[in-house]
Amino acid sequence: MAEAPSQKHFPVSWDQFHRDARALAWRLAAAGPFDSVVCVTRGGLVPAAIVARELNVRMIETVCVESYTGIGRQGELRVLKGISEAITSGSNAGGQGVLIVDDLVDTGKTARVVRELIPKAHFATVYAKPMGRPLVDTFITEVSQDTWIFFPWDTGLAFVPPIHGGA
Ligand SMILES: O=P(O)(O)OC[C@H]1O[C@H](OP(=O)(O)OP(=O)(O)O)[C@H](O)[C@@H]1O
Ligand code: HPA
Ligand SMILES: [Mg+2]
Repeated sequence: MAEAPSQKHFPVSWDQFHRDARALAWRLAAAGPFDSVVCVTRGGLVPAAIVARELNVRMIETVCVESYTGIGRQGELRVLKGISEAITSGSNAGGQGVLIVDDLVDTGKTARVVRELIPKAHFATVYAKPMGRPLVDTFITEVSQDTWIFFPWDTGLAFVPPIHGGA
């Protein structure tokens, strides 16, 4: 995907994100139990911390993926670090009993690649867009495909011009 036509903005505050990640944990509590959490860096690190705390999961792994280079600009997807065999060995073979957490699914490209690494794992995101939704087992809020979600770690307080256009 070269340049995505993201016309709508969906800003999320820390407070809102915490509430939504906790709502995800409530939903996942019914889908578990999970032996470990694999977070998709970097965006998955924040919800993974919240979910792991709520579900009392202490075994945390990362899968490091690079994909987007700016708002709506998706480049070549690269897996910089895979998943340790310690997470998928024995009764967890194939990802059984493993929970993958990411902040959102958009086109589904990242989720597809991570799922291939551990196909039996449960994939959870806080937000989902229609194209990626079929790849996620559990999510909380769906936004339209032409919406760009602005996360609190990517934003700060700034002046907003009034609707009437003047100063
Ligand atoms: O469904 P997709 O179209 O693949 O997009 C979703 C992925 O894109 C974002 O990560 P990004 O590549 O921006 O890296 P980051 O998590 O380090 O910000 C987001 O955190 C998801 O991992
Ligand atoms: O809507 C989004 N917001 C932030 N990062 C993203 N990466 C893919 N889609 C998005
Ligand atoms: Mg990401």
